[in-house]
Amino acid sequence: MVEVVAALLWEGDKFLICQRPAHKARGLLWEFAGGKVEVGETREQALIRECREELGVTVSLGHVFMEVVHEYADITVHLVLFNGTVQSGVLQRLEHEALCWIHPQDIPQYEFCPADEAILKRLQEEFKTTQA
Ligand SMILES: Nc1nc2c([nH]c(=O)n2[C@H]2C[C@H](O)[C@@H](COP(=O)(O)OP(=O)(O)OP(=O)(O)O)O2)c(=O)[nH]1
Repeated sequence: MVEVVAALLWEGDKFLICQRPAHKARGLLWEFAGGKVEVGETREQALIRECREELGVTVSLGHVFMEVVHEYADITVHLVLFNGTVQSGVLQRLEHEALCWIHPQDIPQYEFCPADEAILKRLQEEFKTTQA
């Protein structure tokens, strides 16, 4: 099982989604910024490092929004998604095909990594609750 950490970065009522590079596994699908936890790192350290590498920013992390386990044909991932915000720096597209800030209501317009489906469903449900 591969430990993956990702960030649900909020700016007002929008959150950041990132399109995976074409040459990587699950290429061109959308995901949350993040990546694999390396040996000797805590989850938070790994996620701060990944956000610097991918986005050029320092993030401030809050509580875990959700965690999921998903079995792909190549790997099984344990994905832990943290709430967070950009603490400092200017967002740069350093590794992804594209970056986009979206409202939860825009989720159906994007094709995400299958492991993220349950997370996106919960985001949509929470958004509907706040609108009710
Ligand atoms: N970052 C991230 N990865 C995700 C998400 N959903 C999902 O299934 N994944 C999968 C895609 C990849 O198979 C794996 C993360 O690996 P990665 O390739 O992005 O990680 P990395 O940057 O550390 O990769 P590497 O080049 O060192 O292999 O988790 C998500 O929302 N965010």
